Amino acid sequence: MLKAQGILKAYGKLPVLKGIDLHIKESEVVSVVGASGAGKSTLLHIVGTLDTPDSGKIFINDTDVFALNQQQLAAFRNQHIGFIFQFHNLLPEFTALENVMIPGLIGGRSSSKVQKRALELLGMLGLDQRKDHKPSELSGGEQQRVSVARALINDPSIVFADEPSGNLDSKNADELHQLFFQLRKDLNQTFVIVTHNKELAEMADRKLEIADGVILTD
Ligand SMILES: Nc1ncnc2c1ncn2[C@@H]1O[C@H](COP(=O)(O)OP(=O)(O)OP(=O)(O)O)[C@@H](O)[C@H]1O
Repeated sequence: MLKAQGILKAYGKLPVLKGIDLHIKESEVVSVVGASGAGKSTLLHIVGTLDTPDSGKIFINDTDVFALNQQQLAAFRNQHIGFIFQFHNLLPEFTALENVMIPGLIGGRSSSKVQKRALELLGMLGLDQRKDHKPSELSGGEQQRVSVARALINDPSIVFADEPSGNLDSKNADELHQLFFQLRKDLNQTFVIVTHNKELAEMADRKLEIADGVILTD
């Protein structure tokens, strides 16, 4: 599913990633842990193609992603990669349903197909009754579940989550964590999740510990 080879990244003179090699299989749930500043978000952004490494390669489904031009990469990201962030980043003027549909419409699928899938996903995430609400009318847990549905709208190969429960209370965090495993079971979904939450880190199939720019334990 995902292969990273020899990833190096520095910000100015500060080396942040010092040679990361990583393989992730389909339907794995992988947690990424490490001290603040260890480079977890940097790694997630690079394997998620939001940022580029100084050297090294990333293959997602055998596509050498950094060999694509900007336009091809944007299309690839839209089709194959989902993102969930700590702050949901939903668009405030749009309803839950519209927010979930947007990446599908950008990908050029017909609006009726995108809407059908968005409604299915909102149903799976227990949000049937919330589809016409705007983000400000939803609880924090509901907002984050809408962002999960949005990440899944194009049936991505892999979903990257950066501190997805960092902004939730423990009850909502636990529910969100259960949801990741439910989605893996129901959809075979692959997740790579940066987290400071110990329970989630331990529940994952694999826990990667990043320290000093390398994978210390896997
Ligand atoms: N755009 C940037 N420009 C300069 N330095 C950066 C940039 N992004 C991150 N850094 C630095 O790179 C290092 C790694 O940051 P990163 O955000 O990847 O850490 P992290 O492990 O995700 O930390 P946290 O758990 O606090 O989110 C830190 O020293 C950070 O200050």
